[in-house]
Amino acid sequence: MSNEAPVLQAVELRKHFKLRGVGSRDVVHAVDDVTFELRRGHVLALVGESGSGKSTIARLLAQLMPATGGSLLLHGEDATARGRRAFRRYVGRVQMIFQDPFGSLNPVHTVRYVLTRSIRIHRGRLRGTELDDALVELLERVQLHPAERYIDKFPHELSGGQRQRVAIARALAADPEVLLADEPISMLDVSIRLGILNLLRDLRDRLQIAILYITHDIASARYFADRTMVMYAGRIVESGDSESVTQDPKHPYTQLLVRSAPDPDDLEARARGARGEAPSLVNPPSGCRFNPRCPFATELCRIEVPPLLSVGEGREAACWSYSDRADRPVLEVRA
Ligand SMILES: Nc1ncnc2c1ncn2[C@@H]1O[C@H](COP(=O)(O)OP(=O)(O)OP(=O)(O)O)[C@@H](O)[C@H]1O
Repeated sequence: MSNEAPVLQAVELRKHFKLRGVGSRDVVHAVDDVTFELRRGHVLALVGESGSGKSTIARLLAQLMPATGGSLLLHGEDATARGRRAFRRYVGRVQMIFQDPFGSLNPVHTVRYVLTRSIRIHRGRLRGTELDDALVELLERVQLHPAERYIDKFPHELSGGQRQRVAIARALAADPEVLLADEPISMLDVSIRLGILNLLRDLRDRLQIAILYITHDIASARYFADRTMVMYAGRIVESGDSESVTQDPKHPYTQLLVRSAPDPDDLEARARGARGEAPSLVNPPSGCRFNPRCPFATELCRIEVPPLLSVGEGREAACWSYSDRADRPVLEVRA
């Protein structure tokens, strides 16, 4: 792992949504006590099934909504933006890429308009050749060249992959230190997904951007991310270097995720997964939230929340089996 200081840190982040309705006191525990850090030139994958809280984490990190608890640190300092100017400064450093390149680009604006607007917001009023050079540079950086072929196109004249590249270029116009990529390839054709991941990897290497890569697909995390963090029902259950987490998973939930990735080419089947029901986050199970689905769960797992325990160098898993408690569960080794 790199010794570089973290760029962005989430510390005990929490988000509870109050459910509306007359007299409703129900609260969705979408994110609970989530701590991690993003480093320069590194990709961190956040993996979990639908509804586990991944997008909520991205939106909290982008400060698109306030957290219920915990803090965000940018270069070690509290980053909570109070007021519009502070938010704009923050957005200049932490940019987000969304899942849907169709929805995230306004259909009435050309590529030139979209990128010029972002350049002007984040870099000031460039004009003439200076602006033209910046536009060409951005398009080339996302491998849309020659730039003239794309610059005056509308979104509907571009393919999904090209649109996602424009969305990435728009984010790069801010010269960000952090990219939050929320399922950036899941709506794209399987044949072009790798191209987008390779582009993001190139940005990591050449621009040293810190990337949070959110995905339900643990195999793509292995391919693309330096470190992988697995989320279940609003909590982090395992983290470590991607190779170890995917090849030698320690938490029973990660083991299930890895096992239920049958065909490496069939991303859709994996997205659907045959993994049983995720629990309600309105009344999450007590103790370990995975206990109702865990074949090894004991009384301890049903009562007490397991902390993240060390399970090897730079690795952690939130499973009582790795504790020294006498009443801990024992994980069977499967062939
Ligand atoms: N604005 C909201 N109000 C109430 N509940 C919400 C809101 N946003 C998200 N949730 C709930 O929080 C939980 C986590 O949702 P989130 O979208 O973060 O999960 P996810 O892992 O990103 O799933 P997906 O991959 O389907 O987007 C879900 O139970 C969801 O229904």
